[in-house]
Amino acid sequence: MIALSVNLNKIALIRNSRDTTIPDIPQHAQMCIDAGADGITVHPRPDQRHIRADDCRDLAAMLEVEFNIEGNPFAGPRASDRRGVSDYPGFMELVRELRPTQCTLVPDGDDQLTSDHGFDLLRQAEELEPLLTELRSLGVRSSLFMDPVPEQMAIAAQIGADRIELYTESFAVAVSKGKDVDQCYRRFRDTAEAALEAGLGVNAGHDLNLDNLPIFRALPGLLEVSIGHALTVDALRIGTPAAVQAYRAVLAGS
Ligand SMILES: CC(=O)[C@@H](O)[C@H](O)COP(=O)(O)O
Ligand SMILES: NCC(=O)COP(=O)(O)O
Repeated sequence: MIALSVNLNKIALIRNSRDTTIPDIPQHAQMCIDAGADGITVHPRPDQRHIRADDCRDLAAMLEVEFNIEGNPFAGPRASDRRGVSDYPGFMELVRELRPTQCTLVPDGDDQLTSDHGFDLLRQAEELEPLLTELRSLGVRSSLFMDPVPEQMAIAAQIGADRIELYTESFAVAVSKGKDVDQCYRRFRDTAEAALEAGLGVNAGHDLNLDNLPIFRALPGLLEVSIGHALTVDALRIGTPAAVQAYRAVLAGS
């Protein structure tokens, strides 16, 4: 069964719009888990626009399901600009402190609107390898955020990644436009097959939703999808438990 990891970034975005503690992030995580989520994903960015370092600490203390922390491994410390909110300690510093189940490295700039590309291992393999080695020594499963490029899967394995996370925005766009869906899916399928051949696990995420997931879930060897934005929007319409159950039902093939 493909694991569903619910990303809580957008819940934190609502919370941060006031000096408040609601929605309570750990309580929302537990509601998702009670509804069937297999894991929780967060993406603490240096500006702490949504998920904060303190949220990651609170989640690490209570989660009994897989905890996936995503982010730019080269993001350094940044002072908080909000009263009562801890500073951002740096991405790898936070991962060292919390040792989540999984750490997904993402090549985001500090001020990007959202994640919008994967690593280019032809340029970045050398700087990533020691981080992957360190994650392994910490007992943290590593995953590299990657575009659907089959040729780079062997490099990901060679430098020590446990998994890759396929960046799926291009597939979401193809489905939403009804254009080149088969061609786009084939590129993801070829990349997944290359990853499996290299001994990597295959995760996927970004802009997956109830329209495109019924197609994407057929990907060979898919282990986990992390979904936040669309699931949160669906929850505004049908409620969080029903939204989680809807995604679970798609992944179960029903
Ligand atoms: C890496 C990725 O595609 C998402 O996990 C990311 O968390 C999206 O970040 P925002 O929620 O800040 O758009
Ligand atoms: N890694 C993808 C993720 O965690 C959530 O992405 P999205 O569903 O918010 O686009």
